[in-house]
Amino acid sequence: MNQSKEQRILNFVLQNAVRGDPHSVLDTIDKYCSQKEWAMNVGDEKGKILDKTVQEANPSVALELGTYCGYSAVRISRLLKAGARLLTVEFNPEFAAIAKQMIEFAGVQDKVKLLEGPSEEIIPQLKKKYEVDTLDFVFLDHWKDRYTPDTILLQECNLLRKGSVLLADNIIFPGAPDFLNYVRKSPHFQCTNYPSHLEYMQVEDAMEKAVFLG
Ligand SMILES: O=C(NCCCCc1cc2ccncc2s1)c1cc(-c2ccc(F)cc2)cc(O)c1O
Ligand SMILES: [Mg+2]
Repeated sequence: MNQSKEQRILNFVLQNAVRGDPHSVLDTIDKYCSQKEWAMNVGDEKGKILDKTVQEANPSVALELGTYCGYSAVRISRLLKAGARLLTVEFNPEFAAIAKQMIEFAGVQDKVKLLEGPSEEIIPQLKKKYEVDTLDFVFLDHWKDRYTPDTILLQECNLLRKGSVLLADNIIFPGAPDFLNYVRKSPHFQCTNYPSHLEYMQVEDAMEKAVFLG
């Protein structure tokens, strides 16, 4: 049975990156996906926006929706302070298996908890099952038509507090128009747009930061 693209990305990292070095894992994934096979990692250009937003938020508890191969989980967790943790949610079991190995190879497994399943099932479990009080930072990078319902669900589950930072990928491409409408029209969010480009391409894209006002 021939390998998946995600398995080829992981193998390239295992053979070319430095075990325990998150930066080398990120660089190696970006090298493979820009030169050999495109893949939907957030990439280095939008990754730099993600870095700045995470550093500004300096979260104790962060949530990522859409793990894929683990690129942004490695990117986020490498910046977390001692004792801080990232919960990352992936729906696709093959992707989750790849991401688990990627996270372990990068050496960030102690900071990252990978949760397998649909976001709408996992979000309501975060308080009781995963001992979350409130989330300091949320990275939305899963199904684009889930950004809005899951943002509403996070509020309904009392998982956001005054100052919680949401950062959403792919605002332009593939696009999340209803999310953009929702957060920009809501009096409960203060929004900032960050123009960028689709990972590894010259196609326009953007990220949107939405800070919860309570
Ligand atoms: O779909 C994208 N990302 C979500 C994958 C869906 C994985 C899920 C995770 C999860 C967790 C919990 N519940 C439910 C779900 S569903 C995505 C797609 C493109 C793209 C860009 C140009 C193209 F030509 C083709 C694709 C670029 C990107 O940066 C993306 O993030
Ligand atoms: Mg994305």
